[in-house]
Amino acid sequence: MSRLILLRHGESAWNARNLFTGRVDVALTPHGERQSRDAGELLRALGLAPDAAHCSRLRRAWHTCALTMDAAGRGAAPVAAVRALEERDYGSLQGRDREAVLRELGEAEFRRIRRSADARPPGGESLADVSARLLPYWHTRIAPQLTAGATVLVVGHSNSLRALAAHLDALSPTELLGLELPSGIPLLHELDPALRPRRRGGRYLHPAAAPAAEADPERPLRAGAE
Ligand SMILES: O=C(O)[C@@H](CO)OP(=O)(O)O
Repeated sequence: MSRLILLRHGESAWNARNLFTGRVDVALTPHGERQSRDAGELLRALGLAPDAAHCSRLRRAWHTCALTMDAAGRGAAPVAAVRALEERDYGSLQGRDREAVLRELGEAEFRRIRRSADARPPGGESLADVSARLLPYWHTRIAPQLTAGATVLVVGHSNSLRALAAHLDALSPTELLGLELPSGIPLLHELDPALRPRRRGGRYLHPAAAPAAEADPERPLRAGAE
């Protein structure tokens, strides 16, 4: 059985200010750094120290990845920082205050722009665009390591990881709309030899979130909205 751990970067400076971020290269907050170390310590404690890691080239992701791998005792393991895992380009929304955009667009359109597969803000990417650049990397670089039995950590962003989770779990459009990935909490997928998840949605590895996820089978797909 292979183990894939998805980890959205820890809290960034713009998460803390509730701004659309996309490809803007902002740093982690001290809280985000702590979340990253905690994630690594948890992985080590659970016997899930990764053999290899892949992360986005944006600093909030590679910094999370480095802190997590160090804390997991795997500071010397191979790490690939790649464009394929970078956050969705949010185009004209980057740098804008979410509350202001919500007021402008109304709830339904705000949700569609953020969470549907095909909405594309001017100058930006849709989630389908993100999948198109991410999945070839998944198939050629990540999947073979998993097939060989490695425990692999993937550190990305709200939307690059939503694209990957949508592929892994074959999410319906409605499930995709509802999928929110929390910052800094590892999400474990145990995969069969064909790399299909043994449990749809995976399982959050967080001392607080895990019991809730166990109690409600739907919860792993939705846990931890920002
Ligand atoms: O601003 C962004 O880049 C992302 C993640 O913070 O936003 P959202 O959650 O709306 O996809």
